[in-house]
Amino acid sequence: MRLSRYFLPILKEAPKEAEIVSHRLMLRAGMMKQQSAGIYAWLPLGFKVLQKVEQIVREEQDRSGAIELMMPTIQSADLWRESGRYDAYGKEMLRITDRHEREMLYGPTNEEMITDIFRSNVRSYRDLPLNLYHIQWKFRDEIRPRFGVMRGREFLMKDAYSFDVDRAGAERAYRKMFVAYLRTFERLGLKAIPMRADTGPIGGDLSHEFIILASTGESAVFCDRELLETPVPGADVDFDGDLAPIVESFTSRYAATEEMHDEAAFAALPEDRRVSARGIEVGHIFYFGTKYSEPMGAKVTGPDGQEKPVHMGSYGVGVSRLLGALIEASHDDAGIVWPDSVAPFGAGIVSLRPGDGAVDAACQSAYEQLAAAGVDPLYDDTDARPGAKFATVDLIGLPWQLIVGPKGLAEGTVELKRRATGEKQAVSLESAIARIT
Ligand SMILES: Nc1ncnc2c1ncn2[C@@H]1O[C@H](COS(=O)(=O)NC(=O)[C@@H](N)CS)[C@@H](O)[C@H]1O
Repeated sequence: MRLSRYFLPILKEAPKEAEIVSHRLMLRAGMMKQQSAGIYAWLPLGFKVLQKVEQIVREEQDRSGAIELMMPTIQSADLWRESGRYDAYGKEMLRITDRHEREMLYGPTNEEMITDIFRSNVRSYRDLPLNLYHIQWKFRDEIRPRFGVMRGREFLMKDAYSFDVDRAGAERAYRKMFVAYLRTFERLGLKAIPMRADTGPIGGDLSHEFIILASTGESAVFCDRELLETPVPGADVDFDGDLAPIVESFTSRYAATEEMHDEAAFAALPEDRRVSARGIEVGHIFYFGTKYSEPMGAKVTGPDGQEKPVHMGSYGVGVSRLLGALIEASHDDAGIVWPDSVAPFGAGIVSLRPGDGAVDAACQSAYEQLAAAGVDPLYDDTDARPGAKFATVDLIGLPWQLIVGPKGLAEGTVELKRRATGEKQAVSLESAIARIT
């Protein structure tokens, strides 16, 4: 993409209401624009990253055997009356009446709706196990939306729902999601720690939050440092095998959110293994048995011919929150430092003198070669001053910068900079291309 033809409304200063670095940088980097409290327009650069994060989440859900669908954002209140959550959910629920005075709502989550889809189509245990998921916008009328996408009112969530004939089956589904989450966050370049968690309005008696450590995190968390070094399963992990040992390797060590913290157990750890920090919850998984299937009549005929309500779990990832979490975990004074896996463009080509024949030719050649190699470069062909160009490409956090100027070219070199380390090298254009691709 040529910057002269893109839409990248960089801000010199972050609006004063942005209190944490990720909120400031997402606004300054022209990634999003607030339209009302907790509700954002995703501008081109932010939307590109959102789609890349979403795609990694999708790939790891699919690898685990979950099946993607798409449920609507607007739901009927009747469904929520069946589960008893319509009144219990409280003011966070955005309630709407349509032109026929029907009571509707903007879905904060989809347990009732997925249970309705299941009960309308599945009757036999032979159709189980089943895990259905979607990646869909949610609305929660948070009393105090803050920190940008970290606590929005309209936000993107991946929510998966599992159906099994009994608790043992549901626990297998839970372990599959547990492993899928470990892989997802690792691919995003994040160290997410699974912590026993409270179940809250979703319900059930088994739940883990996946927390990444960040000084601006909203939750206080405590864990055994060894968890930070526990290996995450590779892409060849057998989701049909026994995942209990993998889950055990994470759950056998101490890790708890503030609500579940056991000071004595924590103190029993050797001093150098005690980590207490702030954390950002990027995912949350729940087993809640027949909480929804019982009242809503979602049941299957078992091998013994008896009809029984299915055992369910739900598994959420905060897809839009992850952009904030990624920036909190990976930034410096100059701006964002995207992991290669989600960077909006693979490289920035910076022309120090547009209009100079040699510089234009070298930039065009680099642009074509990188594009052909699938790097998806952003070429700053504008007539902004070099200093402003360096500031912009640092701010938006592209992993590689290829800087082309007349002096370097006269010596047969361009400057290649690795954003994460700041490392710079004067190399030939060809070797710069080879290094990036
Ligand atoms: N207000 C919000 N803004 C941004 N992300 C949010 C918000 N509320 C929750 N999330 C993200 O969504 C994830 C799942 O939300 S949840 O309430 O924990 N779980 C559920 O809704 C279950 N139905 C999982 S399918 C959270 O871990 C968090 O990362």
